[in-house]
Amino acid sequence: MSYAVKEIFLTLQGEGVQAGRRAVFLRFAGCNLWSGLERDRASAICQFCDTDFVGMDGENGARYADAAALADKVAALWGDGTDRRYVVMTGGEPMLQVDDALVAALHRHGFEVAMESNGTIPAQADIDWICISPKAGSEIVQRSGNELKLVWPQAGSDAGAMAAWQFDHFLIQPMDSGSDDANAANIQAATRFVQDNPRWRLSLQNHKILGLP
Ligand SMILES: C[S@@+](CC[C@H](N)C(=O)[O-])C[C@H]1O[C@@H](n2cnc3c(N)ncnc32)[C@H](O)[C@@H]1O
Ligand SMILES: Nc1nc2[nH]cc(C(=O)O)c2c(=O)[nH]1
Ligand code: SF4
Ligand SMILES: [Mg+2]
Repeated sequence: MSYAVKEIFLTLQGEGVQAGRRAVFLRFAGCNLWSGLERDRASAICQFCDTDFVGMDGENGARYADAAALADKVAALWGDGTDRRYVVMTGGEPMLQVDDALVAALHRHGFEVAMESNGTIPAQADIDWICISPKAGSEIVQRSGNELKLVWPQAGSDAGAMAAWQFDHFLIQPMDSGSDDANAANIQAATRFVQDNPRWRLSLQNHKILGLP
């Protein structure tokens, strides 16, 4: 199978329990909860997305012919070292494209394979770190994994029900709404939520503070 890839870059994981870890980010093109076009945002299921995942025009973006070609590119961006190789598959929605062949090819290069998914498509069992970020108004079928990362506040989200799902870590991440005032209110709401609900801990988008991609 071929893969439509928006961009691939080396950075630090900015979010969640693995924040601060050196990682190659593999961003797939396309999502099932938003077209990615601004004119469709208000009518999309997911309306707060902070990411451009349209097309294949980003850094190292392309249509990769097969799993080996894509894994070779990820490995080249990591560089020579073999210690603690880590790749984060994201998007867009990676589960529209991720398959066994790709995960196996990344494993052959020695990578621990992580994924950020909206949870509407069952995840590959052989992925090493599964982060699910539910979106209100979508049906979450992937209710197990390593971390559940809920963007907050999100009207229509039942965090109490989610806390019964099978995840090792439950995270609340303040919504980036673009303006300083809105973001301050979102941070306050998220902080308050975590103070009131000890099952959950706070996830900040460190890469935005650090000026990393
Ligand atoms: C761009 S999404 C791509 C992966 C997948 N489609 C998903 O939604 O999980 C990566 C992560 O960024 C989070 N995210 C997207 N927009 C955000 C925003 N405006 N503020 C905070 N987190 C956001 C998502 O919830 C998800 O955890
Ligand atoms: N540095 C960095 N960390 C991230 N963690 C999740 C991200 C994503 O867009 O999936 C992301 C991202 O875009 N950049
Ligand atoms: S599901 Fe993920 S990639 Fe799709 S629009 Fe929402 S945050 Fe963006
Ligand atoms: Mg991002």
